Amino acid sequence: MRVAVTGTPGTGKTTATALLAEREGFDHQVVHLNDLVREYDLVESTDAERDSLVVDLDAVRAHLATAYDDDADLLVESHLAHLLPTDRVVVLRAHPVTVRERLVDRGESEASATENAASAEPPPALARKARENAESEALDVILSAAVDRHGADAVHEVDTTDRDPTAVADAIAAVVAGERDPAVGVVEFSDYLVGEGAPGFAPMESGPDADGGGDGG
Ligand SMILES: Nc1ncnc2c1ncn2[C@@H]1O[C@H](COP(=O)(O)OP(=O)(O)OP(=O)(O)O)[C@@H](O)[C@H]1O
Repeated sequence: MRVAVTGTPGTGKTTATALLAEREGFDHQVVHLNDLVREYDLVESTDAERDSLVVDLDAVRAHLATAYDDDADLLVESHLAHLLPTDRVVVLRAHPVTVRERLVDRGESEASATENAASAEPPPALARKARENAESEALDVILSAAVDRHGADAVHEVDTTDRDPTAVADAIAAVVAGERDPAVGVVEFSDYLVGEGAPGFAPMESGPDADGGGDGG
């Protein structure tokens, strides 16, 4: 059986599925799509502005079809995993404020591991990426796409906001084992889009109302 673990960057897909890959008794092979794309150069182009790769999904589908049997037990992890053939979809969610914080923290710790010490402010590209992903999470973009493509009966939403990675891994394992019912609409993050409703919300890029949020005043 194939299971997709998808979700906005920062919801914790890589972290939770890496725990499952090491878990004794978990017999699905974990495929981190980012690694596969880099290893086999399954890339369409480069998005210089966002410093990211545009994945060639047809090449990914073709690679998976030749590398694995149709009935192989696979757990494919990526924010694009719901766009691939799959039997079940786990959509990891996190409050948009949490998504922003996790992405900024991750980016800063990666930068400080390779370059200079992190400054007080996140670099603009990182701040922008974090903000865009938080907005996408607030708008349920990936959840909606997963439900459109696979139907609500195949989709299992898991809120990671207050769950540690082990508990998230447990929830994914329960979906794989058929021990968790499909669930869609279990979280509601639209408060983030109302501006002042977002706890800890503060624009990270210069310029007021950069997001079009609020009337000011
Ligand atoms: N359940 C969790 N609770 C708290 N922090 C977490 C949790 N899961 C992941 N994190 C932290 O959040 C950051 C983002 O996690 P991770 O890289 O796993 O997200 P992702 O969804 O795989 O992102 P991407 O799509 O960019 O690969 C990391 O710094 C990680 O340590």
